Amino acid sequence: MIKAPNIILVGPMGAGKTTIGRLLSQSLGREFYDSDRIIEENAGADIPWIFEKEGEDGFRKRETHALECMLHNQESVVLATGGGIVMREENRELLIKSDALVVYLYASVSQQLHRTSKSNHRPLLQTSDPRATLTALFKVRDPLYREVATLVVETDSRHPKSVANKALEAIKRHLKSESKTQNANVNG
Ligand SMILES: Nc1ncnc2c1ncn2[C@@H]1O[C@H](COP(=O)(O)OP(=O)(O)O)[C@@H](O)[C@H]1O
Ligand SMILES: O=C(O)C1=C[C@@H](OP(=O)(O)O)[C@@H](O)[C@H](O)C1
Ligand SMILES: [Mg+2]
Repeated sequence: MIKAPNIILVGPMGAGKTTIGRLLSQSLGREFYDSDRIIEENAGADIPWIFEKEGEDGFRKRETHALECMLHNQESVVLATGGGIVMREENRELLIKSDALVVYLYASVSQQLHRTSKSNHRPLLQTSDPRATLTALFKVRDPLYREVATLVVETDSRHPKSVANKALEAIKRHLKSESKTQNANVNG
């Protein structure tokens, strides 16, 4: 039997990858994973601790390992990634070469700022000017999210459930059009 593709969410901090990923997994009846949680479980420590002790580079190595493990998983899952997963070329290649359906959850910098302001668990945002940090990161990362993405879903001014429904519709449409193309190729 052909395995249904993994669904992998990418996008900036505060795009809603963790929130939407969980909702999508419930709708699809699949297991939900979050690369940040996998990293924390494997390390036995939280992300701020890993950044402090191992630096961002140490965290990125752990992130690549978590991504590789998930891509080798036998079951089809929904995976939320961390906002910096696209920074390593190695990760981008893994995402592009995998048969996963990669969804870029787009959020404006203002929304990213609003949604991340409630938590202090993101080491990169513990700066005097988080808006400037998010703006600089977005400039570098937005083209990289687009490079790896199969689909882009806008999340501004939308309730999480509405974003999840919109993503689900886009995923179903994409899978349907792919299966039509495959049938056309098989039939002639
Ligand atoms: N579409 C949305 N509208 C409003 N708030 C949202 C939306 N998506 C996520 N949030 C909220 O924003 C915060 C960050 O969401 P999270 O899922 O952790 O984002 P990410 O994993 O992309 O960093 C959470 O408090 C979450 O409840
Ligand atoms: O953008 C980033 O580099 C990061 C995003 C975080 O995940 P979320 O995008 O889920 O907040 C987490 O992986 C870490 O703090 C670094
Ligand atoms: Mg998250």
